[in-house]
Amino acid sequence: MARNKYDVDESLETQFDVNQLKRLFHYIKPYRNKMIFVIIIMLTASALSMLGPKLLMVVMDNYIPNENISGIVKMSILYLIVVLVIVITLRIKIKCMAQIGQDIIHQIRRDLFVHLQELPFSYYDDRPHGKIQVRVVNYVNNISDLLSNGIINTITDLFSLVFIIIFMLTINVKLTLICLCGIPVMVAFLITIKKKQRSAWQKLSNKSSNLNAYIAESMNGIRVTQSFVREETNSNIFNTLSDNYRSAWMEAVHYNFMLSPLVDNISAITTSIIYVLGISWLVGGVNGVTIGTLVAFASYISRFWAPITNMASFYNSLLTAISYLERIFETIDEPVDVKDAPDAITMPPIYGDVEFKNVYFSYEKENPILRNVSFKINKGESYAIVGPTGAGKTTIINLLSRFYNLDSGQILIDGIDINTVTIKSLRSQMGVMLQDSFIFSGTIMDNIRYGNMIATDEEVIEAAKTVCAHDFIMQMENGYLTEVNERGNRLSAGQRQLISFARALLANPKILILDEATSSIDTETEIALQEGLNRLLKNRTSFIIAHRLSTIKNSTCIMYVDKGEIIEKGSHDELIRYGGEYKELYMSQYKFLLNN
Ligand SMILES: Nc1ncnc2c1ncn2[C@@H]1O[C@H](COP(=O)(O)OP(=O)(O)OP(=O)(O)O)[C@@H](O)[C@H]1O
Repeated sequence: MARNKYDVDESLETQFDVNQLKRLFHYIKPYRNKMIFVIIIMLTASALSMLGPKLLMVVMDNYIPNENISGIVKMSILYLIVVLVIVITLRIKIKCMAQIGQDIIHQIRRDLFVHLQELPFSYYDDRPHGKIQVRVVNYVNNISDLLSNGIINTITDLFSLVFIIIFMLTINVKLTLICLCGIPVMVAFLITIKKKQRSAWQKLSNKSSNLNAYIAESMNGIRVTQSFVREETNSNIFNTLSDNYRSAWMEAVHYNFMLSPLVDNISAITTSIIYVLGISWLVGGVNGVTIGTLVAFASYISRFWAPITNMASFYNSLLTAISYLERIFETIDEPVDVKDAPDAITMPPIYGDVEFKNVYFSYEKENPILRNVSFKINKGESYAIVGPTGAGKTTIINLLSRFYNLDSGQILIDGIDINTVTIKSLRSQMGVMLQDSFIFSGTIMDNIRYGNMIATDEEVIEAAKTVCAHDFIMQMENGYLTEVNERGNRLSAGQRQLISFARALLANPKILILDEATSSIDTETEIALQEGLNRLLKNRTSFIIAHRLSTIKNSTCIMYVDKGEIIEKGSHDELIRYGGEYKELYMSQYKFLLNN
């Protein structure tokens, strides 16, 4: 999919087809026994409720004319018992279905989240995170009503309708046939509006997704927004998106709102015809119509349309749910491009030799980023990657952890192509510190331990000491147990870097990758940190990306990358002697430091 943003509707890559409804039944299947139980008790209740008008008919035609008081009392008690049973079954049904609906939703949401965790970086590069979030939270919520009540209600409504028709037939066949004439009209109407209704709901799901994406983006960028006094502009953008959502909503529900008046009209017309005919038959004494028949029939007519209306509104909810389901299943079906080969082996314990062989790579097919990158690094060596902004430094190390697939070429670790090993066994032996020092909500201890979930408190503290983070952590109100929020907003940029540095070290990696690990750290701390780091880097292969060249001077080898190609390669002294791009960069930083 092309890159998407908050004001661009997402195109649906695979249209919903009825087979996907079967997938929904896969989630429902484990609950089928419970559902059958609910259906049975609901049907019993529905059948019992049909007795009411019949009892009334007997009372009116037999007991009242004969002044049979004890018969009337018996019928009243019977009716009371019927009502009681109906109330109890309804309660059981509500409880069971709420439980089943929530269980199914939990399962779908879990599958979605598990899959999202596996999707490669490229998936997240292409769309706003708010649009992903809305699928996991809102769209799944939106199908909850369909699952918790819709299916069961429809089945019981269907049976109720059959019961009603049977009871009506037992009273008067001709009147029943008149009543049934309204159904084809309604079905024809539903079929006519189906296409428009479906596209209206799809449009609505897009608008809700756009709105959500913008809200998420605005919250993430609130500091920049307020710094640049963009609140009003942002509010205007929000208003437009919210307006689009409102219009889409009105359009979508417009079709739903047409249904109820239509049913009312059909019901009113057929009922009037039945009354006119029924009364004339009663007066003329034809077709066996009595007062009791008419009263009982009138009662059944009023019940006849209720299940039909319910089923029509279930059909509406189904169309709504389909527009959300197709998005949910689209996400679950999103291919995991970066995945283990079918015959992938477990990466043996890494020794530390790394080789890039003629690597070509692009994020987007038409825009090549790395061109013919080749280099070899031996165990324990430290390789620095330097070069201008956007040159491709981070891209190189992203490929080493297999966050993306190569266009061509090979990356070998200890002579093994990283495509042939499982991703888990590969990444678990690497310590990666990315440019974005992300902090999760929780304690500082939790955040460092993210690098190695089985590390002891002592090991966490040791890692923090190595990167000179211990002192500032101890100055916080609860030391290592101080709570930080998502993104670590209460920490300085340098403190966040030190925590993620400690996190990378705690993994005790065979290969350590540091992307701008110390860019926000003061020089004094950096010098202190360098000592600990030198000890730590011994016998470990490491890749260090840095703009501040003082931090990488001692690396075994320095690669100068520009426009996705390695331009120069050698030790600091060699590159200075060579007098190329690296020397120029080094001298410009040196002069800058002297002049300041
Ligand atoms: N996810 C992405 N999708 C598309 N293009 C990308 C993506 N990430 C980076 N790029 C592009 O790839 C090129 C190399 O980016 P990279 O992040 O590797 O540069 P860098 O040398 O690490 O830069 P810096 O020093 O600024 O961190 C840049 O032109 C960038 O625009």
